[in-house]
Amino acid sequence: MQNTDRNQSHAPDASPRSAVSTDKLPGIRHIIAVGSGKGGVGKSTVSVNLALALQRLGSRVGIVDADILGPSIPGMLGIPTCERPATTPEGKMIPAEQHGLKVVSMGMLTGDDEPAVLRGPMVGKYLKMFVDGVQWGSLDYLILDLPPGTGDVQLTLAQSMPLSGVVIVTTPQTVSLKIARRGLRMFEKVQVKILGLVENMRTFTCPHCGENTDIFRHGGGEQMSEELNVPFLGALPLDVDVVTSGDEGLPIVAGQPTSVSSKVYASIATALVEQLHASITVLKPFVWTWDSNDGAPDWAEDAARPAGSQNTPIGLLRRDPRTLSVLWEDGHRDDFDVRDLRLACHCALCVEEMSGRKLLDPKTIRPDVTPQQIVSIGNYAVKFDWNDGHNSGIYSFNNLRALGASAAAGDVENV
Ligand SMILES: Nc1ncnc2c1ncn2[C@@H]1O[C@H](COP(=O)(O)OP(=O)(O)OP(=O)(O)O)[C@@H](O)[C@H]1O
Repeated sequence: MQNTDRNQSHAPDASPRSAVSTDKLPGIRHIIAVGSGKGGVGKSTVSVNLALALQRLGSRVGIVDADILGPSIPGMLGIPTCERPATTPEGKMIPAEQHGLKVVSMGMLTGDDEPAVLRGPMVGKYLKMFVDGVQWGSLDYLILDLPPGTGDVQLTLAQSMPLSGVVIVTTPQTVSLKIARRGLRMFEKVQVKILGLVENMRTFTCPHCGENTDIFRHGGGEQMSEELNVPFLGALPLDVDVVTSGDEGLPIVAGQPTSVSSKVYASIATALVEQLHASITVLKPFVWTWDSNDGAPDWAEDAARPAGSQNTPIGLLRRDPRTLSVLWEDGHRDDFDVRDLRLACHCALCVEEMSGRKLLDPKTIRPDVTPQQIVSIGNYAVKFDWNDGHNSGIYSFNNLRALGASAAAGDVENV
């Protein structure tokens, strides 16, 4: 395994790359999840009004009510839930359109009062269908309103969708902030970028005397952003009109665009767009056949910057039949011998889960082992399908970067 410095040119057998597209899925530029640790903090309200505020900046926006077990978006937007969505001849669902937003929700499939009884893996399947199986057309932003919590559904989504990042909604109470912090860490673990934190229901303005009162506590959101080094996108007031407009199916940004809340939403949308521009979004999902180099991912040298992330790849390349190069956002490049990668497999067949003891005997791995296919997993890992029949190993980008570093330090055995 070699480990080399930045900005070296790539090998002649690299296929020429076209200009890098930033689309996360064909036609969809950014997929943004909106999550919260705790329920009832206003996540769906923020998703809907943020979507409308982005649209008012001139963008095409879609929204998926990924809160599959308790969909509330149709009600907030005034979309009838009794009619099943139409489908295209190819079987793709046609989203509802309301207030200029394209919308898909489980509520449109089950109706308002019928809860969807789904097991964890089914939830993941529906979520994928709501993104891949819908005729979205071309969108600048697809907003996913996640269910509350930091469990299975959120992990499935983070791991299976090429998210541009996540916005976390919290309220100022200590308990809500604590839970939001946990949610935030979960997303960080699976390499989902935290685009920022929104604090909801911070200040109550008395409609009679105009005095502002912080009902809970002041500055918790900013403090948490600073502590965790994530952007603070803004603080929304506790606003009675938000409740009535949500209940009436006309969200405040659509119904009262000059209200204080709508102005805060506009500034949150602007801050979010800035964060998206600043973040690296180059690697699109890929299924890469090693021998033919078909489906090879991007190699975006231009996106490298010294302050960039150490574990965000901006390029993967078949340097030669036995060498996989990975270019990281901080400009560093690792060249991996493919057999070394096979030997470093961490799956349960190769490493004993409890003890960490290696089960794989290097002598059993043939010298000419190569990948047949390399497939991206969400934003955080790649999976290899090897020509010795092994295909259960997932290599997270964190692990790959660490593997490159230990190879450079000479810690990798020569076997
Ligand atoms: N800034 C606000 N001021 C006043 N009420 C608000 C505000 N934001 C949200 N609400 C109200 O709080 C309630 C819960 O909001 P919402 O359904 O958006 O929360 P949620 O976090 O998505 O909930 P769940 O966890 O059930 O999915 C709603 O009645 C909504 O109108």
